[in-house]
Amino acid sequence: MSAPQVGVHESRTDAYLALLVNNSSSDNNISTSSRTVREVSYQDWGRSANFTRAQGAERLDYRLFVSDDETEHPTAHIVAQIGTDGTEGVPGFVHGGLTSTLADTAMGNLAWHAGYKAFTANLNVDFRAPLSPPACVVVDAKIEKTEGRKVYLSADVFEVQEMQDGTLARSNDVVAEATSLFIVMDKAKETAVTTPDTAPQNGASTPRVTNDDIRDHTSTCVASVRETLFSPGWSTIEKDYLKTVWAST
Ligand SMILES: CCCCCCCCCCCCCCCC(=O)SCCNC(=O)CCNC(=O)[C@H](O)C(C)(C)COP(=O)(O)OP(=O)(O)OC[C@H]1O[C@@H](n2cnc3c(N)ncnc32)[C@H](O)[C@@H]1OP(=O)(O)O
Repeated sequence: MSAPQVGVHESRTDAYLALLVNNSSSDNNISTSSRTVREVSYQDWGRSANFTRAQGAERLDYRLFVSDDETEHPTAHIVAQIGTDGTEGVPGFVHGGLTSTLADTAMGNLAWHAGYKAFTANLNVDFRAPLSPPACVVVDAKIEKTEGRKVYLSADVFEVQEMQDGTLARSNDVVAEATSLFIVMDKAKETAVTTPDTAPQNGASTPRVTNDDIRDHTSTCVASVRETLFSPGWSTIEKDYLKTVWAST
């Protein structure tokens, strides 16, 4: 397979995947050294308004894979393109919350696809190296152990880098290491949660909240918080305040 050439603005996700895809396979399975993993389409989730899928490719685009073999220790993998639009925390660097979200997403999906209808109860992330957008990362998630309703998982995030010859390779240096505890829903409380497959289908479409609704609601919320919490002398942070701080560091 010839190595894909990648420009700065092209999707490294697809280019990196092209390096991994097993050409003999008719669908988008990828092979790792130890197992074959199957791509999970977002469409498979049915009814879901997913946070990580809401902003489009300019901000974040990713592909998700889970191992199909029913071993005791399945894995999940994300290959993600982090864009430049709304992805920064410290200027010039990817927000740690985004990196954490990708790790949480890989671990959460792994838990669900392994049959655990579970919620994140605890998430720990060690950030080992900064990332600058645009960036392409790979997340490897695995189940460490289970104890009753508790599912312990871990995820490592690696950057995919462009080599001098234009090929893409996964760095061996970890960007972030995450561990988590997911708790399987209590049977007694499960009926209160609607999964995509069991969401009520009463014929009526769910009313969607528009951006205008959110803006209106935010204004009302801010106004009431100001009245009850803000001291009269307080002012809002000047727009350029952070720029000034940044320039002086
Ligand atoms: C074909 C269809 C495909 C569908 C495909 C779907 C795809 C789906 C993709 C999902 C991808 C999601 C990726 C993002 C995942 C989120 O974002 S989940 C959202 C964020 N998390 C939450 O909202 C959870 C909020 N917290 C809660 O609801 C509750 O605290 C929990 C976690 C459910 C636990 O409550 P609970 O069931 O009442 O648990 P409780 O009985 O108190 O405790 C059980 C045990 O856990 C321990 N425990 C509980 N919390 C903690 C904690 N934080 N730390 C340590 N121990 C704890 C307790 O000590 C207890 O231990 P034991 O005494 O049994 O030894």
